[in-house]
Amino acid sequence: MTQARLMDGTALARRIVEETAKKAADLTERTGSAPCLATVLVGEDPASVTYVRMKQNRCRKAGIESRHVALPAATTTTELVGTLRELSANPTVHGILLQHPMGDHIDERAAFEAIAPEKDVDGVTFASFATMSFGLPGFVSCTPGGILRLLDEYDVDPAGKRAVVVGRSAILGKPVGMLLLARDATVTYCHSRTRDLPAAVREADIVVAAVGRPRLIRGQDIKPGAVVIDAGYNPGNVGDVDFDSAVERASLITPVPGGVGPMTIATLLEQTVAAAARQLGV
Ligand SMILES: Nc1nc2c(c(=O)[nH]1)N[C@@H](CN(C=O)c1ccc(C(=O)N[C@@H](CCC(=O)O)C(=O)O)cc1)CN2
Repeated sequence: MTQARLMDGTALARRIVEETAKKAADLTERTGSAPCLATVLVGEDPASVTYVRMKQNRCRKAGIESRHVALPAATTTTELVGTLRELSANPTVHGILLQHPMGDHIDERAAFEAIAPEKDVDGVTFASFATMSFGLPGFVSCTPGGILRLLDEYDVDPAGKRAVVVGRSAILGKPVGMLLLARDATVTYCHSRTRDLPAAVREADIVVAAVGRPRLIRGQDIKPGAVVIDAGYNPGNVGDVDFDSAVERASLITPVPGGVGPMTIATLLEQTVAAAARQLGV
């Protein structure tokens, strides 16, 4: 049995960021304003601090200004909503990123909905979910959008394929399933109440693992020749797929690190520049 080909998210993300940097420079020259992303972080969860820092660094390299708002862990929903509304009303901010998770005491939906749809470059509002679900132009959730770009890059057409999405989170599982459905895949969502997960996975031509459980999906349950997308972020850079066994069965597989992760940030930057261009009238 031959081993799966790796889907190189690092290389594709680098190309997207290079293109985005050119667009950002052009926009800055034409308008005198650089695209600006506001990042908002509630609390100091170490992983979230790292991800936000990665986003800021990549923004800087791409010529995108980033403005950071660090809020204490005890911030209330009302306070957070107030901050997001202020950023939404600020004409010098073109995109808003509210880092997830933000603490159990926060009404996450209320917070996401406080982001103006035209600044929702992370694709987390109901408005973005609706356009995404109908396959219409608009902002996509960054990881799901990045996954679809990877599939396109490797000539995987979801149409007619059986796609199994493991996980149903608002920023990952649900939207990636809707994007695949909009591209004519037959989509099954699996989650904590799914009775026989291995049986569902065995049916899949495309598996998207997005549940946050280290090595949950095992090679023995992968249909030979399937495309395996590992969107799991677990401590120690471990994915949701048992890579060593899955690589023996799949035709294409994303590594962790170097697969879906870099695509998340590339999509965020690309959408920030697109949002700025629209707001600056270019
Ligand atoms: N508001 C959001 N919150 C979260 C999102 C999101 O898209 N929007 N996604 C995840 C985490 N995340 C970004 O926030 C993220 C995770 C991992 C990576 C990444 O590039 N990982 C690298 C490895 C990094 C390392 O070496 O430490 C990789 O996979 O190659 C980017 C973004 C949760 N929250």
